[in-house]
Amino acid sequence: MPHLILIADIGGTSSRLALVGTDGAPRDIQIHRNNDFAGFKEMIAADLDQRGDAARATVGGAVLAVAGPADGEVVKLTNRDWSFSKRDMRRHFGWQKFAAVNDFEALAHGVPALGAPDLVAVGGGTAMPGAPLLICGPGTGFGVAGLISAGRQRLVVTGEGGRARLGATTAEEARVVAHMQEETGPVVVEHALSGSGLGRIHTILSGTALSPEDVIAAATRGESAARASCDMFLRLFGRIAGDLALIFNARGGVFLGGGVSAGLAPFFNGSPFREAFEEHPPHQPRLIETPVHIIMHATPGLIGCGQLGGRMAKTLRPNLHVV
Ligand SMILES: Nc1ncnc2c1ncn2[C@@H]1O[C@H](COP(=O)(O)OP(=O)(O)OP(=O)(O)O)[C@@H](O)[C@H]1O
Repeated sequence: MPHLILIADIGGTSSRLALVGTDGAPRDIQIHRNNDFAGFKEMIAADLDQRGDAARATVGGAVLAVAGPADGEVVKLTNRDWSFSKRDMRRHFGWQKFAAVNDFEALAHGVPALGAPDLVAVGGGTAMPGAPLLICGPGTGFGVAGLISAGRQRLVVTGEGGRARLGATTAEEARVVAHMQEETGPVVVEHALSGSGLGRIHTILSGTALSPEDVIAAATRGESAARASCDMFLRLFGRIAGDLALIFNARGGVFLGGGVSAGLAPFFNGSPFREAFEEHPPHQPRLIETPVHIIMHATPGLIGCGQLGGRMAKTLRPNLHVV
C-alpha cells in the first residue's frame, strides 16, 4: 500500500536518497555516486531495487531535489549531462505525486530544523528575528537560496547564483581570474568556488595539480602552499557570501552548505573569510552583525526534502496505484 515518498538530493557528483512518511523524517538513507549510472532513471531504479519489492510497493510519490533549475517541464543538472521530463519521470515510476525542486531550495527548507551540533559558527553576530536567511555554498557547483518569512509561512527564493560573473579585488585574485579566463572564457563564481575550483586555484598558485580533498589534507598537515590555496578560496567565498547577504538582506543569518564548506570547516576561523565577508563599504556594520554558520550535517538536503515529502505523504491515496 503506497504511504511513503521517495526523497532524493541529487548533486553533480553524488546523490542521497531516502524514504519519508507523514512525520517528514528521512529513513533508510542510501548514497550513490552519479558516475555509476547513465542517468536519473537508472540511478533511481537501482536505488529502489536495493530497497526490495516490499519497500518499493510502499512508495507512492517522489520529491527530487536537483542541482540545477527545476521550474521547467525538463529538468537538467547544471554540472552533469543528465536531464528528465517531469511527466515522463512520474509516468515511468507510476508515482501518484511528484515534485522537482532545486537542491538549495530543499536545503533552505531544512535549515530551520538544524540543531547546534549540525552547525559551526564563523565569527560573531546576532540573528535579527524574522529577517531573511541566505544559504549558499560550493560542491560540484555553487548553490544559492534565500529563505524569507511571510507571516507564518516560509518562502524560498532560488536561482543560478553560481553562474554570476566572478571579479577580483586584489592583484593575486586578478592573476587567478585571468588564468581561469584563459582556460574557460568568462569566469563565473563556481569556476572558483566548487570542489574542482579549489583544485584549480591550487594549480594556479602552486603549479601542482591536486584534488580538492588532497589540497585540504595537505593544508591539514600544515603545508603552506595548500594553506595559501585554502585561504584564497575562503577569501573569495567570504566576499561572494557577503555580496549575496547584501542582495538578500540576510540579517537572519548566513548558512554555508556544500561538501567543500564542511571539508574546509577547520580553516574558516583562521582565514580571510570573515574579513572579506564584512568588507562591503558602507555596509560593514550590518555584515559584522550577521551570523555565519557552516552546515556540518551529513545529509542536510534530505531534511528539507523530508519536510516537502512529509507534506506530500499526507495527500497519498492508499489504494491508488498509478501505472
Ligand atoms: N570534504 C570535502 N573535502 C574536499 N572536497 C570535497 C569534500 N566534499 C566534497 N568535495 C568536493 O566537492 C565536489 C562535490 O560536492 P558535494 O559533495 O557537495 O556533491 P554534490 O551534492 O554532488 O554537489 P552539487 O550539489 O554542488 O552539484 C567534488 O568536487 C568533491 O571533490
